[in-house]
Amino acid sequence: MTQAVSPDPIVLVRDLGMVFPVPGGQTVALQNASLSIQPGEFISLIGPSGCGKTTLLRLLADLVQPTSGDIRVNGQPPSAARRGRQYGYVFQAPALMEWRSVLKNVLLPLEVMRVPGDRVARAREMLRLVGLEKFERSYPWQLSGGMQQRVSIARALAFDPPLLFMDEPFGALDEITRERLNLELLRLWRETGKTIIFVTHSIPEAVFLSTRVVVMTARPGKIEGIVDVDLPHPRSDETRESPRFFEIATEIRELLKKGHA
Ligand SMILES: Nc1ncnc2c1ncn2[C@@H]1O[C@H](COP(=O)(O)OP(=O)(O)OP(=O)(O)O)[C@@H](O)[C@H]1O
Repeated sequence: MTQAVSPDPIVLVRDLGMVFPVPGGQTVALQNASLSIQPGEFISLIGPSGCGKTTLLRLLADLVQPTSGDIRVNGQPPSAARRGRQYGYVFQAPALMEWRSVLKNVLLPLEVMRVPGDRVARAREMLRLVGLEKFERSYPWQLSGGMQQRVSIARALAFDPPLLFMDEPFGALDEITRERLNLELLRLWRETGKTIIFVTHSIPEAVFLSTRVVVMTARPGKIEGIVDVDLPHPRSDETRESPRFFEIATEIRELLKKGHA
């Protein structure tokens, strides 16, 4: 009998620690965090404000350097993964260039890096992935908040990286828009096979989107537990009504409460 061999993790975090010096002392933003993520997973990071979710994402993205521990992103140190454009990063606010059209916003990173080939075709393909192909000539101020965030997702995908880091991308949107974008993001994830690491404060959002949910606790920031989400795909509005959805949400809530205690 052949044994299933799991592929190499696309993200590996071992005993990660992050201490920030602050006036009169220090903040332990992360302590002993270990995590292994397989290619194609959708991982959500959830936890109270200040538990180190953004810090963990920034460490993976090489935007800050850890105090201790080890990180591998697609088999490389984060600095090499950043240089090799192994990930796209979507911030809380879309941060688009107001004077550039939607297409030109998505084109910008490709132009800056002088990516060879048909850059316009590539940018258009990314806009198609986020359902905005008809809006390429619009300007950011002509779009709703949800559409602007979709443009920023298309921009993050411009290099076609295997990984997408998303820091509360839908946090500022109303509930209905957020649920619609959740559905679209899942479609994109299934269509592209990307690995997504997604920060959120919302338990329903984490359950709906993820293959696994990493529950974090504050002061010092730690991983309290990891919850498997075994809900079938494709997920739909009915998924949110299923008994299993509520069971998983309860499991996450209990872990969050335990971390607060
Ligand atoms: N550059 C920095 N200098 C000093 N302290 C920092 C810095 N960045 C983060 N911190 C501290 O580290 C801790 C974790 O911050 P982080 O932003 O990662 O939390 P978070 O879980 O993403 O919070 P939120 O949900 O509010 O966005 C906080 O106490 C924060 O004040």
